[in-house]
Amino acid sequence: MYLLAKKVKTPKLLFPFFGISFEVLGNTEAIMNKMKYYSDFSTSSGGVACGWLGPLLYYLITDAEKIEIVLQNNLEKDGLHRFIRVLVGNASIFSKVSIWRPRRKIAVPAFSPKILSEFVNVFSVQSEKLSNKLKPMAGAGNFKLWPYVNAYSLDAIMETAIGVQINAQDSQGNPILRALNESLRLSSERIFHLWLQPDWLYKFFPQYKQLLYHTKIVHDFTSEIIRKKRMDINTNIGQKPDVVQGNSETTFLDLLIRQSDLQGGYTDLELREEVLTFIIAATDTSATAMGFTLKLLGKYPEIQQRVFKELDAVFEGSDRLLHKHDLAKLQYLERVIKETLRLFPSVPFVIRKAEYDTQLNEDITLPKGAGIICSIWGVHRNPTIWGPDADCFDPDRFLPKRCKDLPACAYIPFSFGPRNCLGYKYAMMSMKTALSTLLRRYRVVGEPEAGPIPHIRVKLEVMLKAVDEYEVAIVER
Ligand code: HEM
Repeated sequence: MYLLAKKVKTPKLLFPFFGISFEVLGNTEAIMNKMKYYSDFSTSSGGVACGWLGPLLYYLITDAEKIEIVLQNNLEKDGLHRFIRVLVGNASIFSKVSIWRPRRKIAVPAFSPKILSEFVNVFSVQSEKLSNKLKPMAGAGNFKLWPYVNAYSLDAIMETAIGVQINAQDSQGNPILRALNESLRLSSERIFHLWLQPDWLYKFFPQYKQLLYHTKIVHDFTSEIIRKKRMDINTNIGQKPDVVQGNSETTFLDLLIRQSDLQGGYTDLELREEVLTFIIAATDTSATAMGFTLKLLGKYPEIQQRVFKELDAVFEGSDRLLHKHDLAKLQYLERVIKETLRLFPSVPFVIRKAEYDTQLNEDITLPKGAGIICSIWGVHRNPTIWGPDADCFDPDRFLPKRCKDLPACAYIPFSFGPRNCLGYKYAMMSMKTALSTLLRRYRVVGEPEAGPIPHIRVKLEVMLKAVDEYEVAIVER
């Protein structure tokens, strides 16, 4: 392993004996800055770099072809994901391939275009609520968007995944939202802080009790919903599912129960793990992408103006709710979201494990046991792929004629290969609905950028987030 690692460039280290362990300390902004530095280093070294995190060897890749090899062949998630298992157990998103594979098969039909299109009504109603919640902020100066978009995303996924309206948008500090956010924050804290990693040692830190406390709230809540749903289905056998307290006819939970029955049926614990997968995979990812999109539009008024022009053409000034057939017409908005996800991907790094020696090219073989960090951040800003203006915000990059020759893994905000994101279409529908609803009513005002390269301070909390929690101002249009 040591000999193979020597063939790949290593960043210059402050503490060579410990590898990069002491380099990735500090707050979540400092950690992201280090990861950006490693990504740039990898790009300037031909797309691969490596370093030791204590006794573990990690490769970091920013080259599209090499990422494609990894994401197609190395399906096992890296050991660092174990910290999140306190919350999600064996949820397929972070589980071993042997558990993930059959669960993925069960989940895929739940994301069919027909089912997703039924969810648009939920997105529309929740987006309208978001727009109303923001009314007091219009003309009132700068404020943080994060709690609003975060609560919208949770309301939308709760209603579509389990059929329950938790109304996170109605109460600041909703207990479920808080418990979810805290469990995720505490789990991700362990990834970069070596002394929090051994289970036996973690128990001596106050974070351990906090994690158990918040996790229990999330578990109790989801278990109760599942219990009620099972009862509901049992009393309505043969009838159309009905736990529908929300605006969606069918939920992911209904579909999982019915789909898994064909294969022996999920236990309640397995159902809870899978439902939590959807909730965790959907909430912060979409919220952070919406926050960055609005922040960028505040910085680039001329691009925001083009979004308004498209919205005015589609909705002709009416304040009706968005219908599913409107979504396909919002092409420019879609390009804006795509370009936002290129520069600020919600999941900036996907980490896999080499289960066997993996050859990337004639010179480089990733040794069995190594961790492989596919830097989505790095490949999205790699100038050998995107050109010298790779760091510039230019939504028209995604015009079909301009992006048709890109390599398969040049643009992978939703990852790639057999283990890619299942919720890609769901996310785009939900984000387009919410953003269009807001932008029909409000103009975002931010600090204009001096040039085409946006400068937003970012931090790494498993997901990429803005340090200022997406501070902007809005005014009524
Ligand atoms: C902007 C929004 C989103 C982004 C950027 C995003 C991105 C990702 C990424 C990078 C992965 C990891 C794939 C890997 O390990 O290679 C993933 C997995 C996953 N995502 Fe998303 N996601 C988003 C929204 C959603 C939504 C809304 C849902 C569900 C409604 C969802 C469901 C999933 C699931 C189920 C997985 C696990 C797939 C598997 O392991 O088989 N995602 N997502």
